[in-house]
Amino acid sequence: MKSTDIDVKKDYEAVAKCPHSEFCGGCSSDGIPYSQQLSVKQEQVDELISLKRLHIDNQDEIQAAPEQFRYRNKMEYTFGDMEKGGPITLGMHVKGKFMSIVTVDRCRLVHEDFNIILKEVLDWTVQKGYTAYHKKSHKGLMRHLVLRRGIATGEILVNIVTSDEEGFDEKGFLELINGLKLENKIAGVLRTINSAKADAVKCDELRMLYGSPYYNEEIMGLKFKVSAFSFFQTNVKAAERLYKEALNLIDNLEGKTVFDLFCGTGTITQAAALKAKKAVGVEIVEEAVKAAKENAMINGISNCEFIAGDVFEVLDSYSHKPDVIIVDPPRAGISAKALDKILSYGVDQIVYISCNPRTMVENLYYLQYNGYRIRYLKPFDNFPNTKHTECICLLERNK
Ligand SMILES: C[S@@+](CC[C@H](N)C(=O)[O-])C[C@H]1O[C@@H](n2cnc3c(N)ncnc32)[C@H](O)[C@@H]1O
Repeated sequence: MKSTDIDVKKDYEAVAKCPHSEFCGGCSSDGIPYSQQLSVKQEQVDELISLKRLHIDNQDEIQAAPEQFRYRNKMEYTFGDMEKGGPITLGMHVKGKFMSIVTVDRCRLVHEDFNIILKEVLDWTVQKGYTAYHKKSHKGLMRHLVLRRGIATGEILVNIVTSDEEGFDEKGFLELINGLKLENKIAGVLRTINSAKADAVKCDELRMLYGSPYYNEEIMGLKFKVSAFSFFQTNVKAAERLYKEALNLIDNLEGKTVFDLFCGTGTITQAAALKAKKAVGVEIVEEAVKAAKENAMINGISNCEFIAGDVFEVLDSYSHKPDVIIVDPPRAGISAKALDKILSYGVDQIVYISCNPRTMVENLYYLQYNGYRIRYLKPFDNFPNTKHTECICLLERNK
């Protein structure tokens, strides 16, 4: 579907404001008709391209997301309060306020089951008289509620994160979750004990209260076991479409060695390995590499290799050469020394996947200056109602 295909119902829904929009900063385009959100994102990409004077042979219009709402498969809610000493809340940070948390039990980006679980867990917390962990005093029991959902399987993983203070009723929490009337099924209930001071979900001890430590997911025809802390695409349907289109940009993978740089849990690496002679994924987060290896085994894919480490350092010491390179860097883009390393291979085709058009145009400029032609570019709106835009791009070496 192209931006011009947006249906009227979607536009109408977008104009109705989210009940949390006054405080929650999650949806920066809340209330703006979807067709307009797409136009703005398209214009932003066009402007960045023109500022850098990039020459692009073919450009497609922005791809609308498969779903405008209810697409997020993961939420990390925080316990806190709106005002100092006020009633306990569970949800997201209030726009521009580091210490305040707004309860978001009617969020439209998540499945309704997430809203039900959030609300019930908060009510239960109040009944129990538990306190929220306080970022400054480092006192209090309840820290986060992390919910994850398999879109293909409808499995939910519930992870309650507490401090190491005593008194948490694990049995009561499990009874609460198992007693909920949900559309999806609970795959596992976990308790993470985190005594670290930083305001992030860290794990000192992981306690299995029920079921499995992971949920099952399917993407690109591949199976994935996603555990409590491993990275996974937050909008699976949109990511799947983007990855398929990105892989289709490559002429022919047969008999070729592909490098998938910044590979995360290796979705693209495995999909490429199905067609190529060999696929090599490089990723800095060791747990993601571990998950990628396990998932490749589950899928019976043996012609892929995953290497943990910084892209530049890994490539600098790795003797094999690629025929094709795929990059999907973080928002900061690719460093100059890693780009030089990529250029040194002189491959015919590079596919660039970006979650930040601003750094993408900088990297494309450098690649263009150093002998590559930008053959194709297409933006994707994988995160409707937010400010994020993704892009795919094909570069070919000048002959
Ligand atoms: C946009 S994500 C890519 C997701 C991936 N395509 C997938 O399917 O899971 C970017 C990834 O780059 C990794 N990363 C960031 N800096 C890196 C570096 N210097 N070297 C290697 N990987 C890095 C991040 O940990 C993250 O997993």
